[in-house]
Amino acid sequence: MGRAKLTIIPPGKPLTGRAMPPGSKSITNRALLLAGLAKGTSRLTGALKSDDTRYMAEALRAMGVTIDEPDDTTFVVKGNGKLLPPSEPLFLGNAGTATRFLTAAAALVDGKVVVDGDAHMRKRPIAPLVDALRSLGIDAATETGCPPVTINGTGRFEASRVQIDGGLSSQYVSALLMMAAGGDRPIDIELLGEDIGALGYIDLTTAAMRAFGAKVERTSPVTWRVEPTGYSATDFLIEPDASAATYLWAAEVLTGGRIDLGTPATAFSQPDARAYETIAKFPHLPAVIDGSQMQDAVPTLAVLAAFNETPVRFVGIANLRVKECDRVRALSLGLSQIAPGLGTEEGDDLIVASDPRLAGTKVTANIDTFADHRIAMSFALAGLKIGGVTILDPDCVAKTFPAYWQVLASLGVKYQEDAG
Ligand SMILES: O=C(O)C1=C[C@@H](OP(=O)(O)O)[C@@H](O)[C@H](O)C1
Ligand SMILES: C=C(OP(=O)(O)O)C(=O)O
Repeated sequence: MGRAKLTIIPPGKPLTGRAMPPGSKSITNRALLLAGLAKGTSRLTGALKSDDTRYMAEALRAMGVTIDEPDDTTFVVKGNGKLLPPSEPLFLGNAGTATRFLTAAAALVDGKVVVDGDAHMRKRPIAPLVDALRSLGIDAATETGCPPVTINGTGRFEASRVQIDGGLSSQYVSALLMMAAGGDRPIDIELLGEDIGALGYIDLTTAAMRAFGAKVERTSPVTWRVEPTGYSATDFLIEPDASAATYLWAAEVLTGGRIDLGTPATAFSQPDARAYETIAKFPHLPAVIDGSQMQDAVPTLAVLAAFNETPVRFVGIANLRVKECDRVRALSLGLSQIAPGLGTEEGDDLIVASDPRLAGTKVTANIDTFADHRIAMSFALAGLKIGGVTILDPDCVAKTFPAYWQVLASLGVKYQEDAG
């Protein structure tokens, strides 16, 4: 059981020091899967160890992959070149990457796989991915359009082209891409619809696939061809998590401090790294911020925007409503706890009223995190400037950044803990 709440005591001074974000969740879960599909031993270093990556590793172990963990940031993965049917449903908590990636990878298993998650995951849509698998002739079914999903795979496909709408989640596209290299023929994967959340995540996927020996080519702006090469075991270095970095970048500008992350913003290949440029403009953030290509950074930017000189409207964030929680709602509710009207919704846009005079005040704000790590981590930033910001269920940060509270503490942040 985690703690009930944590109140942040504003440090009243610039945050200065060295603080490294953990390994990238997105890259760790891609690498774990690809190493698990390969034959041979892969050493993944710089990896994230958190709820999301533990769920992925446990699921792979349940499918016959041997995974050793010699230290806090390394996985040594021994794959057989084939995943075996697990004896029980795969329980993946609220890990979107693990759930989506394994739903598609299950098509490569000879036998039945049930992919399931917690109550939150059971509300996150997966029907577009299940429909795409069915169009390849794979026996896959969901009763609710969300997990659980039952897949009876054979490793063989009946078509060589699949269409997928990535509007709700780019993870569907990544899932199909990674699965396709393990199939029995070249597959063309075509995007349907206009929007895709963060195309950068697709680039992350194809880069990881190539590192594990796959042949994947972008044949048009909306089509990828994947050859049936399978994967080769390899040693793979995982970069730090760019979404986790956004909290440290924001803490730096909010407090006027200097935090050395050990990695320059330009060195990240993940989409959220582009948030750095925006954060660096604080307290003169743009009037409109398009969050579509840096979605997981939006909670960070929205809380930062509360202290901006002028109001900020966030657009392109409709699919934040189907993340760990409805993040547009959670942000407007949390901001309004700090000051009535500070955050409002207009359709799927979030408008942050902004008031630099909030800094130095004291409020009574109990922030409902809805068990969402990013809501907890972003509202902690408000607590650096305002007294009385209390984060409910603070240990939900374990999803992607288990050491978050200790990392802030190492920079001089203090808390008032209360189990009640
Ligand atoms: O592919 C990935 O690693 C991710 C893609 C994004 O999700 P969607 O594609 O569901 O928008 C992002 O929000 C998530 O944290 C990680
Ligand atoms: C949306 C997120 O996670 P996922 O979809 O991987 O559960 C996130 O980490 O912000």
